[in-house]
Amino acid sequence: MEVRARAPGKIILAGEHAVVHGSAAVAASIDLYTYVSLRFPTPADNDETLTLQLKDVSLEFSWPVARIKEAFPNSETQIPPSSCSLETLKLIASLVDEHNIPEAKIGLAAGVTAFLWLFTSIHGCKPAKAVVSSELPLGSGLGSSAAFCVALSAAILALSDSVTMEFSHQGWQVFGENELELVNKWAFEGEKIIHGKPSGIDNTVSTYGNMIKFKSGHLTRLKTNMPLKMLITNTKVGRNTKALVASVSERTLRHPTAMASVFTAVDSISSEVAAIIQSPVPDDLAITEKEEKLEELMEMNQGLLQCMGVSHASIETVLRTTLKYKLSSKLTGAGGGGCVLTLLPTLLSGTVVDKVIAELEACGFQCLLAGIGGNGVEISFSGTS
Ligand SMILES: Nc1ncnc2c1ncn2[C@@H]1O[C@H](COP(=O)(O)OP(=O)(O)OP(=O)(O)O)[C@@H](O)[C@H]1O
Ligand SMILES: C[C@@](O)(CCO)CC(=O)[O-]
Ligand SMILES: [Mg+2]
Repeated sequence: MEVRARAPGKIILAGEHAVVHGSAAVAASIDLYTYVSLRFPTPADNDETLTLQLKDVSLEFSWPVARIKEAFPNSETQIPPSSCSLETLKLIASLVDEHNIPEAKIGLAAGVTAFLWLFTSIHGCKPAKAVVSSELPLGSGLGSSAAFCVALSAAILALSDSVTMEFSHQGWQVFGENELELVNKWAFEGEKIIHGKPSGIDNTVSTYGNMIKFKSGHLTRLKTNMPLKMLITNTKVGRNTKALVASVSERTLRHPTAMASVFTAVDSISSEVAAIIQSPVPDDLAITEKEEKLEELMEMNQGLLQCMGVSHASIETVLRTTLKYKLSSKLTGAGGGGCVLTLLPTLLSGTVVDKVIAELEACGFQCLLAGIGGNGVEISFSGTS
């Protein structure tokens, strides 16, 4: 039997980085997904390897199960989800190192390590093949690492004894609440391996979908009927969330009082954004007023992200370009390059949108319009057991 899982990427409307330090943040899923298919070989396949194929980067990793057992003798299935110890991390890293990942793609090693930890923790040392592909740009602020961990956890759990719910064998299906909680916990453990110190917002919004407020590990699902259209501009400047999160923590150590004020300001901005998004929208005038407030809050949040040191020349170019059209923007995700959000007001003409996209693309950026607030992780079965 083969299971497929798909998990969405996300945008952060307010609160990135500050959320790692206890402030509130608001995030929404987007309709771009990471897909994982997982199958166990049949006896006829005579396959004794654990394989991970990463289609987006054209790489395949394969280990004989005996080699994993040898490198990692104390591996045991972990119930409930638990963190990967430093010692185990080193053992897994030695298995990943055997594959000599090209220097330019070395950021992938953490993702491969996360896969090995999630798979062996849930299934032990067993032959299987996982194939990953994504519609998300990797390492660009749209939560590719979280979607990777959520889709992997969902696929791995779906074929395990930890999930006992009955699934029909047709189309994409959602897990029950208990299963979602388990997927989210495991995905968070994977994110820890990739990010170092994640807040948990990215895996949580990828698991549950829709729009969420997140503070100190606590999730509030937001209900909204406000139409929200965002232009996403990928500056295509590569960066690494782990390093950016660490740089904000270092600045916080150097200037604890000033940074505490920055984080408090972000907390208020996120709470206001959540309140605006959730309040009823009786008419077009009310929508315009709300959009104007959101625009101002996005600009304030961007200013505070600059204070944290995570903006970038490419992000500033996007801000200046959109401002020419009186549009407000902020970086989304970890910053340092990556993606920028621009609010597109409901009454904005299509001609202006086309012009701003043309100008941004002329700078070498890539623009996309994604649907906001759809389903979280889903799974689908094919084949016979
Ligand atoms: N489809 C994929 N295939 C292989 N590895 C992936 C994939 N998606 C994510 N990864 C892993 O996640 C890493 C990128 O994660 P990172 O957190 O730096 O960026 P992001 O999640 O896209 O942005 P942000 O955390 O700001 O939302 C990659 O280097 C790789 O290890
Ligand atoms: C930068 C950050 O706040 C969001 C990355 O999408 C990190 C995190 O919350 O884990
Ligand atoms: Mg990430």
